[in-house]
Amino acid sequence: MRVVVPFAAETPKTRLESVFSPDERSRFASAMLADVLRAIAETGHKPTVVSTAPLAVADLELPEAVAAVTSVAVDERPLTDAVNAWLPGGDGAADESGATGDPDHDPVAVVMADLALATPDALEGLLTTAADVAIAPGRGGGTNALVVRHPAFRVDYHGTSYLDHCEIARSVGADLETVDSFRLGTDIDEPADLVEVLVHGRTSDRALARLREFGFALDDRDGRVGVARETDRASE
Ligand SMILES: Nc1nc2c(ncn2[C@@H]2O[C@H](COP(=O)(O)OP(=O)(O)OP(=O)(O)O)[C@@H](O)[C@H]2O)c(=O)[nH]1
Ligand SMILES: C[C@H](OP(=O)(O)O)C(=O)O
Repeated sequence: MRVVVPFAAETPKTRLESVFSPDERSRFASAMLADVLRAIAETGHKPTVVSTAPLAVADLELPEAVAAVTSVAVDERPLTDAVNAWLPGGDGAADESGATGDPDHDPVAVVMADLALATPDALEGLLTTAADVAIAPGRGGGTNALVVRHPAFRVDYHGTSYLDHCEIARSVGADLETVDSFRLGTDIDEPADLVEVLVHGRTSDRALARLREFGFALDDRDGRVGVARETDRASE
């Protein structure tokens, strides 16, 4: 099964701009991407990053075994169009190895690059489903990861895309399974989501290492848990 990882390389994670500089946002987004690619590779699958701009795999500093199975395809189209090209029955897209999206209607998984808590076990729970369409929803109604085995199913991201995808599956006669997973359901969009990385990140995770390097730590001084930077705490 091909595993596609969409990645907005140029202006990643704009909703985190209140807490990160542009350079930090880019480095944090790349760290989450690296963690997701490693988790996918550890399930035995080969990830294809579908990036809005050229991306050198070497720059991601992946473990050698992960880099060896990772490929990149550049597609400047909006997310929905870029992903649909790779789905079973899609119009195809080529990565740098010349592989295309799906001539044989093989199943395709789509895993977002901001699933900082994704682990091989959590991904296995999605990738081993048998339904025509299996979805791991994100909090807030999004679609964090999905597997498509049905040739007529197409994605339509943004807004409450989980509900939209349930309706699209119904309309094409595809049976659907919803995968209940805290780790796949946690996408890192807003500053408050950084709490999840600091609480549940594993010591080997790049995203956790980046946050710590940038000086972020949990902050529960007012009884609620948030994040704060060393510089903020020092100035108070
Ligand atoms: N290929 C591709 N990937 C995208 C695009 N927009 C978002 N992504 C990726 O899709 C996933 C979900 O993205 P979002 O959380 O909706 O948006 P984001 O760009 O990461 O963050 P914001 O700028 O804060 O909305 C992430 O892996 C993004 O890198 C796009 O236009 N093309
Ligand atoms: C791409 C979008 O992601 P969100 O903005 O909900 O994180 C979605 O899941 O439809």
